[in-house]
Amino acid sequence: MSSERAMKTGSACPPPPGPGKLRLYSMRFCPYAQRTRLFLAAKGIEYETINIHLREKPEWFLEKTPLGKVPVLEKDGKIVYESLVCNEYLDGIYPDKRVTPSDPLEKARQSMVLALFDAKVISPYYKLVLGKEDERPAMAKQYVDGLQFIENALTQPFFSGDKAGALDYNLWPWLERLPMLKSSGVELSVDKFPKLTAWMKRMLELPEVKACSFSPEVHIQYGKTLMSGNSYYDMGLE
Ligand SMILES: N[C@@H](CCC(=O)N[C@@H](CS)C(=O)NCC(=O)O)C(=O)O
Repeated sequence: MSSERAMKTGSACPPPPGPGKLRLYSMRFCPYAQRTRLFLAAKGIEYETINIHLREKPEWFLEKTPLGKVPVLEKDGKIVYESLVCNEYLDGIYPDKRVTPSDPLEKARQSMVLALFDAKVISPYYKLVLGKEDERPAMAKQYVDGLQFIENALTQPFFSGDKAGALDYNLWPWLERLPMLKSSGVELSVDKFPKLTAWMKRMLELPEVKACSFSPEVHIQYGKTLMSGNSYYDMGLE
């Protein structure tokens, strides 16, 4: 599926990107890295990608980031990590087509929705996908309750307003992954959330989302792999 293998322990450190060039350290299926890829696509920024094998991280990668997580950006000898930090940084250094709000109150609102999403949706999502089978129904309930908060926060066509922006891109990856939950044996869908359903349709029409998304089938295959405790690196999904 991938033309380039992810770089792993023992692989030589790639030379730095040339002056002014941007590099993203990523993992193809990482939703956090997808946040950054969505920003990059929406803003039309050119960049190169190096995928990291997250189970066998290269030593040089850990020297770049003490957290050892993707996404990481590298440009002109500078390193930036953490998806939300990366995204703000991108809007700062490439001010064209700004997607993060400059109004302090709107910025605060978006950060609060993201904090809510983190606690109420992302957290049960991982417990559902990676947790024990007998805990899945309880996690699914928490997850659906969390989606209700997000449905309530959607008062405009997009979370960011009339057009898609930072908040939409930062939420999107976990909603795109809803089909994965089918493999958990828990029936979950956004159908009971009409505003979220309409938003997802709108998002799927955006070129930046099309450019950075996987099909439901791929997510289901990936989800099955995760839930069976296997490594996607062994499954050719790398
Ligand atoms: N808070 C981080 C989370 C990033 C994250 O958890 N990335 C995962 C891949 S989806 C990772 O790199 N995991 C490697 C590890 O935890 O060792 C962010 O927003 O960037």
